[in-house]
Amino acid sequence: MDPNDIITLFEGGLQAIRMNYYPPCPEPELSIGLNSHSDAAGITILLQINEVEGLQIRKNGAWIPVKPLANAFVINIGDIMEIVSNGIYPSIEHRATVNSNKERLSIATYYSPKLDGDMGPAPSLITPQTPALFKRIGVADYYKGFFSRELRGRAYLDAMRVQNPKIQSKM
Ligand SMILES: O=C(O)CCC(=O)C(=O)O
Ligand SMILES: [Fe+2]
Repeated sequence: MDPNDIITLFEGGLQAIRMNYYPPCPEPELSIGLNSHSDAAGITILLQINEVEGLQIRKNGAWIPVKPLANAFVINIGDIMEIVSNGIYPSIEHRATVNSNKERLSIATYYSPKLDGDMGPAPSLITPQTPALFKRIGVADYYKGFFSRELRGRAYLDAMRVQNPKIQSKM
């Protein structure tokens, strides 16, 4: 990838922070802390603050716990990274469960392109053999769409896909 594609996109970009508080739940199997989703941003840096288990990633269809490590960050690849890398770096589906007797806290910071630009697969990655797999869209419109839907797996990323990418074979 031409590094300028990333610089152009993320220069002057946006950093958001979210703090999550999951109270204890007497019947954790009937409840979910945070529904399954992939993060909309480019990358996420996450801290599981009080080292209580709850974060899970989906791998080959199974939910795998991500055990909190003291003073360690979790890095998530988000949907924008999947789009910009034209599918080379897939975003990770994850969710957070709750515990019956322990509260849980996490803090996530998301790195995004600037809101007044647009984003799509990096032009330097698009060739006749590797056509764009995702649409180009204004970043503000992308987030408006994301926040107007419920969190549900990678459904929003799927909505960004080009329906029939045209692969041209080499002569
Ligand atoms: O609480 C967690 O460990 C996950 C939080 C999360 O996925 C998010 O805030 O996007
Ligand atoms: Fe997340």
